[in-house]
Amino acid sequence: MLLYSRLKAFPCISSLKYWKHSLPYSSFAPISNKKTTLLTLQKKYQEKAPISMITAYDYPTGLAANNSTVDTVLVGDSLAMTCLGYSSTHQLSLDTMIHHCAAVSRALSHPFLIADLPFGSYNCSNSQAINSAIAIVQKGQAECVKLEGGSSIIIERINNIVKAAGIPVCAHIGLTPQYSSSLGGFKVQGKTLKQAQSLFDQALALQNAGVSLIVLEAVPEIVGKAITRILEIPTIGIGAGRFTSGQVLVISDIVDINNSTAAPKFVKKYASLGKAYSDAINQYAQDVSQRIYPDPSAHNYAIPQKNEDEIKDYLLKQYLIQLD
Ligand SMILES: Nc1nc(=O)c2c([nH]1)NC[C@@H]1CN(c3ccc(C(=O)N[C@@H](CCC(=O)O)C(=O)O)cc3)CN21
Ligand SMILES: CC(C)C(=O)C(=O)O
Ligand SMILES: [Mg+2]
Repeated sequence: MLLYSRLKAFPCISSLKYWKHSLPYSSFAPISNKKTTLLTLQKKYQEKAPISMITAYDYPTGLAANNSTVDTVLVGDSLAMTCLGYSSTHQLSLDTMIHHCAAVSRALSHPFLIADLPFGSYNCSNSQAINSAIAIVQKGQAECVKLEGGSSIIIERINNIVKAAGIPVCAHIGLTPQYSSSLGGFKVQGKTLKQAQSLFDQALALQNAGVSLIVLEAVPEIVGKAITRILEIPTIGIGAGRFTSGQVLVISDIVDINNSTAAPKFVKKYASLGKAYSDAINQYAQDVSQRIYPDPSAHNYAIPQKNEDEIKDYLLKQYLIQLD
């Protein structure tokens, strides 16, 4: 606060960032100076205020999220599909996740940062899970890691991460894309009593294992509502109805950056960036082909007439080239 008021008193340096680090290539000012922590999220949950979460995969998207009031940012392994063009989340490596997470983290000052542990980075052993979680926190600057599943083996992995490394964990049940082969695709989960019961059991076991949050993906509203009632930790829904403690969506879907033809049913589209993006590239390409860009009055480096004359003289003498 003191630093901020001092900067305001000196307009010449007021363009300096007054928060934890300066942001190259950005004039976005942070919308909030208050860092969102796990405690902030728990407080929101207790006050029954909805928690908002959005995915981000790169620095520009991190900046946009940081310039919003969103509570938490998830570097989801959906980045494999939405950002890297793979056909599933299975192809994403831990190193690639860390690379993207670190880029997002450099843009954030206030949202709470969660990262997915990719497929294969926690399945083999407890020590692999701990090592992967530590690497994402250490090199990717994540504050919390998310693991898919609620089986006894996954519970054991989560227990290890929470207890051995003290890293907060977000669970993820329902439609878990990393298990899509055994689920038979990206299918809605928990439609029968038996399936719903299994989700209730998993949710409770995950809470007992010490997870801080739980993502519920693609389940009927009644199941999202029930799990939220049963648990004493926040639930974050994606296609889980209105009654979860918060909501998460994939950034690429809400801004439609990929001009998607088939988005999941739960997606709400807030912008058409894919179209805006290709329109901009098209206009530029046309400007180039019609010699409209560059415009000499705006895009050129001017030099004194004397220097220009000297260069012209030299060209004429040395190369017999006459410019205009
Ligand atoms: N762009 C994108 N958005 C996502 O939300 C997302 C990804 N990618 N990739 C990883 C997972 C996969 N997700 C998906 C993908 C498809 C459906 C889907 O089409 N569901 C059908 C119902 C299918 C059924 O149960 O028969 C739907 O109509 O919503 C749902 C979630 C969510 N995640
Ligand atoms: C959709 C969210 C929950 C996710 O896991 C992802 O984006 O990878
Ligand atoms: Mg994911």
